[in-house]
Parts: sequence; structure tokens; C-alpha cells
Amino acid sequence: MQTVNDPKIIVALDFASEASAFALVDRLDPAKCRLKVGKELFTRFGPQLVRSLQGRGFEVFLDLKFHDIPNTTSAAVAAAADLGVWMVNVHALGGERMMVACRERLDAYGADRPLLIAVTVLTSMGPEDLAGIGVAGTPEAQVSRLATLARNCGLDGVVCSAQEAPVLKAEQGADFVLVTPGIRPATAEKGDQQRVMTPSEALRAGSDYLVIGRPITRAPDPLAALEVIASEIEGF
Ligand SMILES: O=C(O)c1cc(=O)[nH]c(=O)n1[C@@H]1O[C@H](COP(=O)(O)O)[C@@H](O)[C@H]1O
Repeated sequence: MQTVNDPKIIVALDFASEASAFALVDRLDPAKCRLKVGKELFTRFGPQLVRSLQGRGFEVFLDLKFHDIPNTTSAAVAAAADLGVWMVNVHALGGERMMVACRERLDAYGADRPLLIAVTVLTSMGPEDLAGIGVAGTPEAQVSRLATLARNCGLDGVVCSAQEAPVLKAEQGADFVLVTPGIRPATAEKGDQQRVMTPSEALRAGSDYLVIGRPITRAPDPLAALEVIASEIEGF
């Protein structure tokens, strides 16, 4: 999974307009970061926006967190593969048959297929949120359970918080990719995130990729904020 140029930072492009997204993107270097297109930007601007980013040389994580019946979800990940994205995600809570159907559908794309990643427990959720939806136990336990299910279904990795990374690397092995949002430099506000870590702590804990949005996109100087983070993790 680690290529010669394998940037660890994935910038979450959570913007309401293409103009504001490209104001940042046009100052970024595809050798230094990847880009995440999520529900807001994709719902507004669709596949054409993804193609524009790819046309500028960026690899794209299409973060639409598919969660539906196996037939629908596997067709959706195939659409993502046709779009040529680098990574796509589904909710592990969709269950074994859904995840296997997605993986089987992507197998047809061979080595060029996107990485298929399962969302475990959203990083905005804490123990009370899990209790509220009827899940007993800690976020860590639920993340571990869903990561094991995802790996058994042949997925490439999971989205989790960096707080769970040490346990997941031990349980699932070094090759199982850990994508971690909820990254907050020491001085940044948590906002709606609950299970957070700083960029360097997250990599030390075993994260493979750091998904970072507001600490960069809402900074007075986004490029400077990204460079501070990049220098904090240099050498990892
Ligand atoms: O799948 C994701 O990317 C994701 C999963 C998760 O558990 N938590 C989470 O925050 N994300 C995404 O990661 C990004 C985090 O953004 P910031 O909180 O602004 O850094 C957002 O675009 C979220 O949609």
C-alpha cells in the first residue's frame, strides 16, 4: 500500500462552493497531499468536480459512506471505481453481505481498483452516542468488532479514530489500512469531533492516513496551516 510517493495527509474539501474549494486546491501540491470529496461538495458538484481534481493530478478519496442493501452499495462502489477514485468508503454497519458484495464487485477492476474502506464508529461519537443508538460497550470495542468484520470481508482497511489505531494495528496487522479523521493540532478547536489526536500522535499510534478538514480549510491561511502540519509529521 505504501508507494514511493504516498502522502499521508488527506485534505477534506468540505466547502459549499467550487470557487472556495479551488482557491485552496490550486495552491496545493498533489505530491504532498490527497483530497477528500465528501457529501457536501459531491452533492453540489458531482463527478465533474472529482474529474477536475484528478485532472490537476490529485488522487481522490470519495467519502460518500455508502450504507444500503448489497446490490445498491456494490453498484455505487463500482460507479466510484469507474470514476477512477483512489479510495472509497462504506459503512461497516451495512454488514457482511454488503461488504463482501462491494469487494467482489471491485475485484473485477484488478490492480487499479480503489481502496475499499469501512467506516467503523464516527469520530464525532462518544460512549453516550453509542448508548443512544443501542450499542453497548465502548467505542473502542465497537471499532474493533467492525474492523474484524471488515477485514474478514476482504476490505482494505477502516476509518476509525487514531485513538483506536494501536489496538487495530495489533489485531488486524500492519497491512490493514487505518484512515483517521478527528485530527486536531494541539491548538485547534475540536468542534463536533470527540475522539481526536494531534497529527504526530496519530502517526505514532499507527494511522496510515490523516484526514484533516477544518484545521486547514478554516485557518486564516490554509496553506500555512497545512505546512505546519506537514512539518510536524515530517520523517514519519
Ligand atoms: O469518513 C470520513 O472521512 C469521516 C469519518 C469519521 O468517522 N469522521 C470524520 O470526521 N470523517 C470525515 O473527516 C472530515 C473531518 O473534518 P474535520 O473535522 O473538519 O477535520 C470530515 O469531512 C468528515 O466527513
